Amino acid sequence: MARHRNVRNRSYSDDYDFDDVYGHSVEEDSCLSPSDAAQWMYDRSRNQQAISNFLDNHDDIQEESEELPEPSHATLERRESMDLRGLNLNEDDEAKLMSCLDELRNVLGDTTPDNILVQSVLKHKFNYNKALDEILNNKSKQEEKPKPEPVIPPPALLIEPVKVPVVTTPKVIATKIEPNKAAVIKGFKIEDGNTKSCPQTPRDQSPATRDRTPSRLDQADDNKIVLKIKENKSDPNTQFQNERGSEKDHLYIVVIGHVDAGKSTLMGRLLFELGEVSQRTLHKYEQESKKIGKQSFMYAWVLDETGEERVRGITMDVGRAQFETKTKKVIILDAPGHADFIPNMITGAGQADVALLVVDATRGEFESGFELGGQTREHALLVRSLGVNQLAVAVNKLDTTNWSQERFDEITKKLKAFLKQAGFKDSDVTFVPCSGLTGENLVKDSTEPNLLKWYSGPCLLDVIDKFNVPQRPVSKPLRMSINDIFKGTGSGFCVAGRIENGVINKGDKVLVCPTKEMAEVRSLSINDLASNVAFAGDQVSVTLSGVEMQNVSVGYILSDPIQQVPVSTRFEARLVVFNVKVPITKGFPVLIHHQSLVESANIVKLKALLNKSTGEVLKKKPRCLGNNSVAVVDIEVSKPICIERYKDVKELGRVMLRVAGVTIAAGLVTDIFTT
Ligand SMILES: Nc1nc2c(ncn2[C@@H]2O[C@H](COP(=O)(O)OP(=O)(O)OP(=O)(O)O)[C@@H](O)[C@H]2O)c(=O)[nH]1
Repeated sequence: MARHRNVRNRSYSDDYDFDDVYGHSVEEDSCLSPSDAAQWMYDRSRNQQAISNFLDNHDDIQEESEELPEPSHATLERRESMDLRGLNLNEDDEAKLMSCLDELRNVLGDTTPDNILVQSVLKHKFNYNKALDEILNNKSKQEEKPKPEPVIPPPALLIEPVKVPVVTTPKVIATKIEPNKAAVIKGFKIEDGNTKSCPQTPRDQSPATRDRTPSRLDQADDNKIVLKIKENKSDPNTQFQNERGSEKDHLYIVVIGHVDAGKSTLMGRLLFELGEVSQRTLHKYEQESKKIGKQSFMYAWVLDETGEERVRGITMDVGRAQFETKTKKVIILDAPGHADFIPNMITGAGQADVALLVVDATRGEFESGFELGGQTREHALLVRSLGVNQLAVAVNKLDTTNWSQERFDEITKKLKAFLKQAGFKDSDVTFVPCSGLTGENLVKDSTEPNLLKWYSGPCLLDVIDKFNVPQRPVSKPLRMSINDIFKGTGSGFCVAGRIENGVINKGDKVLVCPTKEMAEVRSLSINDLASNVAFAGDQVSVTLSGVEMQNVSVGYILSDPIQQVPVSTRFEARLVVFNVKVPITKGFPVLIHHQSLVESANIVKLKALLNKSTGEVLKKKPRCLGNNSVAVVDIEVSKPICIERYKDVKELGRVMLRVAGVTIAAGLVTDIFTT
C-alpha cells in the first residue's frame, strides 16, 4: 500500500535490516473479526468514562445534558417580536442590525441574550466581527458572574416581525487549516475478489469534460519528447537549494493509535494553542457539538470535518492540518484509529516522515488498545513496516490518572519493550506525558503541580521540533504515487500524492504507469498553494493533461519517462508473517497494499524459510508458513502494478499483506519478474 518516507531513514538504518525490523516482533494478537457487527457500528457513546472523569473536575467545560433544552418561549417570542422602534434607526440601519444579529446567532446560538447582541452591534457601528469578538471575550467572564442588567429595556410592544434581507452567512471556519477539498487525502475502499481499486472521487465521464488529447503517443513522438526532456533538465539539487534553501524544512507526521486514544482532540487542541484555530471557530464547534450531544469532541472537530465523522465521533479519513515549530513546517496527517479504517490509516502513514503514537493512559483503556487486540500494536508495526523509524509517544489523558507517575512508567515500560521488538531504536522513541483535552504539556512546559513533581522533560511541540527531517532524494528519477484523483477547476484533472523521488516542474512530461501514457503537468500545488516545482517529500496536487481521467487510478505512479518505474504482475518478496489464523500455503489469497494501491494477489510459491536473526535458509520449499516466520516467497498480483526492488527505491519496495481486514505480513521486494 502506501508510500514511504523517502530516505526518511538515511541518517538511520539505511540498510534497513529486515530481521531487526520485523524479527520476533509480533506476538499473536487476537484481532477482532470484521464481521462483528458491533464493531462495524462502533458507537463511542458507550465509552464516556474518560471524558466524564475529566469533566467532573473542570468547571470551565460543561458537558451537555442528554436532551437539549428547547429554546424557551420567552426567547422565541422576544426574537420574533423584537421592537426596534425605540432605537430610532432608519430602514438601512435596521436591516444592517438584523443581518448582524442573524450572523451572531449563527455562531453563538441562543447562548447570549438579544439585548446584549443589539448593544454590541450598535456600539461597534454594525461591525459584526468586532461585536462578535467583544461578546466572545466577555462571555467566559459573564458565565462566572451574575448576569448583568440588560442595558436595553425589553420591548414592550409587539410589532410585525422585521423583514430581514437575505444575507449569506460567512462560514466561520479555520481558514488556515481547512484543507481545500481538492487536496484532502481520501482513503480508498478495499474491494473484494478481483475487483480493481479505483479512485474515490466520482469521475465526470461526460464527453464534454473529457480531455480529448490523444493520450498514447507513437514511438516517433515518444523519442522527440524524451530528447526534449533530456535537453531541458536542470540540476535538481541546485534547483532544490534555490527554491527551498531558506525555507523551514517540511516534516510530515502521521498521528496514529487505538480508536478514542484522543488523537484528533490532541491535534485540535495543539492547533488551537498555536493560534491556528481561532477562538471563534472553536466556539462554533463547541456550540454545534453540544447540539448533537458530542461536546467532548469539540477539539476533534478541527480535524474531523465530515458530518459522519462528527456524528459518529470517530475519524474515518485522514485529516490534514499544518503548523510551524521553531525549525520546521509540520504537516499533520490525523489517521483513523478504528480497525475498519486501517486502509486509510495506511494511506496516511505512507505519506509520513515520522509518527506520533497516541495512547490513552486511562486505566483499562491503555490495556484494551494495547493488549486486547487493539490498534496500538498494529499501527506501530504498520508505520515501522512502511519505513517510519522516528516515533514520539504521547501518553495522553494522564489527567484521568491525576498525573500519576506510576501509570506513566507502567505504560512506557510496556511500550518500550514492544517498540524495540517492532524495530524502533530506543534513541528514536520519545515519551511525552500530556492531556489533549486540558492542553497540558502540549506547546509549553506544564504548570500542573502533580506532573511537575516528576516530569521536567520537553513538551510535545519541542519533541516534534527535534525530529530529524529525512533527506529528500531529489536527484533520483521521478516517482510520485497517486492517492487521489479529482476534477479540478480548469481543464485537465488533478491527481494528488506524494513525490517519493525526484522533482516535478510545471510543464514536465510524465509517464502515467502502469498504463504508460504520457501526460503533461499543467499546474502544481503544494499544501493548497500553487507552485512551479515540487520535490521529493512533498505532498502535491498535479493537474494533468494528455491523458484521460478514467485511465488513471489510485495507486498508479507518475514516473520519469526516461528512467521508468518497473511494471510487473509477479515479484519475489522477503516476508515476515505476523498474524495468520491458518498457515500460509501455496496459492494463499491476500490483498496486497503497495503505496495507495490495494490489489488482490496470491502467494504462488514458498521458496525458503529463513532464520529470523541470521537470514540463513532453514528449509527450501516449505509447505507452509506460520506466525513469526520469515520466508522468501513469490507473489502474483491480479493485474500489472508499478513496483521497485527495495534496494533500488525503498518507498516502492515494501508491501503489506492483509486478509479479511487484518494485516498478516509485511514484505520487502527482492526481485521483479518481467511479464
Ligand atoms: N479526559 C480526557 N479525555 C480526552 C482527552 N483527549 C481526548 N479525550 C476524549 O476522548 C474521546 C475521543 O477523542 P478523539 O480525539 O476523538 O479520539 P481519536 O483517537 O481521534 O479517535 P479516532 O480518530 O476515531 O480513533 C473524546 O470524548 C475526547 O474528549 C484527554 O486528554 N483527557
